[in-house]
Amino acid sequence: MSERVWSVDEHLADVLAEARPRAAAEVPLEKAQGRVLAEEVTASGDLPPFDNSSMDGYAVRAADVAGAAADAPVALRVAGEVPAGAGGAGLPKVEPGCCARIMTGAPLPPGADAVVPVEWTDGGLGGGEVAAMPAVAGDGLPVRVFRPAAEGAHVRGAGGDVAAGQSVLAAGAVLGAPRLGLLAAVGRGSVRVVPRPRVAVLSTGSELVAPGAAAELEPGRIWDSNSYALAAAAREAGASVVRVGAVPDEPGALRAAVARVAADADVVVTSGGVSVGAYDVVKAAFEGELSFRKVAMQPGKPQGFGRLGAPADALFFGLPGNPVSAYVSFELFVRPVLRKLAGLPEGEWGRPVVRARLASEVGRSPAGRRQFLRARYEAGTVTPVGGAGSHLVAALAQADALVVVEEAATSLAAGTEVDVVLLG
Ligand SMILES: Nc1nc2c(c(=O)[nH]1)N[C@H]1C(S)=C(S)[C@@H](COP(=O)(O)OP(=O)(O)OC[C@H]3O[C@@H](n4cnc5c(N)ncnc54)[C@H](O)[C@@H]3O)O[C@H]1N2
Ligand code: MOO
Repeated sequence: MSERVWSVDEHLADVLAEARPRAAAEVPLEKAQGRVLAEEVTASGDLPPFDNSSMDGYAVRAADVAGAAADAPVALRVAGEVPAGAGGAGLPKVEPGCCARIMTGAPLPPGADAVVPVEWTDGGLGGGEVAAMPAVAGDGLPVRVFRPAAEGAHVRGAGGDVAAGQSVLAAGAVLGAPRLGLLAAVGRGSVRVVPRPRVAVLSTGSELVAPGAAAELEPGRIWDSNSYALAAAAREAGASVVRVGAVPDEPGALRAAVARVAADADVVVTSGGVSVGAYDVVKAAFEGELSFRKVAMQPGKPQGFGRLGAPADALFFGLPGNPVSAYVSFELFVRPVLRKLAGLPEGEWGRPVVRARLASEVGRSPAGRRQFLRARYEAGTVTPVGGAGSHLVAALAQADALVVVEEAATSLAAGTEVDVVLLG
């Protein structure tokens, strides 16, 4: 009997089925960036909260300046000044024949119903139109207005942006910069969001040395690159990450290292030690507790997955050790799980997939396995870079896309239309 092989789609469905969004928590606005809102937010008051000026100028009665013209200016007495922040009883009253100096954002004083920009006046200096508001209110001279302003001109009405009680953001909204600004504008200092998923990343392999930890490599050793790439990929997916360096190929040491980080993690990601070698440590340490499968893909055939037992209860991904296999596996399986845990809608779990034409042929793809080839994508054309080898980190670093070679295809001619995963 041949061993069961899972398709990419079956494995993805299985890992997603285990992922449940984190419980919502109230966080200060500074911590809410990129998070998914877990409540509907309504405005407690009007925005703007009061009628205010959109210009530096003079608050007037529109009726007073209706006949103003360059050759027939209207002179108004200056009753006072309204800087931004003024309000209540401190506001001057604008009687007929009067005006008040007003700055952008300042409340419209009682009696006024329009604002004349300072450039349409003599600024109280007794000459022609000025370019800017004079620094001081003047020596009591009237202000001459050279152009009319209709009722409501240059006035931003209370509630014109958002009315009190109005819903401003629905649960499920992703909090980017403008939405955080809106929450602050309606006075929210904290909001309920789905917290970031917490990820712990470990590398396994007795051959691994932390980059920078030695001047040069001893024979047979290599630098640990997976823990850096996977930690970065998890952060790019929106997670907070603890990167543990390399753990040697000893099941006891690995179990202890996983136990240390799993209590504070939603997801534990390891690389290496999941195939059929004599020292495949992840398999040795967790065989029987987690599932180890063959997935019909290249790279990324051996995959470990499951849920660590209590008290940790974290999801566990045992990704293959070859650097390209580990990264591609992360993109295909771990990233969607992290995005689901973060509360994002299903349409945003995976990377975008587009159709594109192959700029060059694909020579060989294994029959029955979905191949993901590193490539560069530009305007509807995709160009494979490097080769299919799952150790080729330099080509991976050149790539911004993955060409999908379907299971049935063993080669593809240049010009063939293919699915392309955009890595962003
Ligand atoms: N007889 C078989 N051998 C292999 C099979 C198979 O089906 N039968 N599958 C191959 C495939 S496909 C893959 S992928 C790898 C996966 O193996 P492991 O997950 O057990 O990974 P390791 O053996 O630990 O390492 C593989 C390779 O990657 C290098 N590596 C590991 N960790 C790191 C790291 N953190 N940074 C940089 N490089 C790393 C490691 O040195 C090895 O060269 O198995 C195939 N073999
Ligand atoms: O299928 Mo392995 O994951 O590439 O080299």
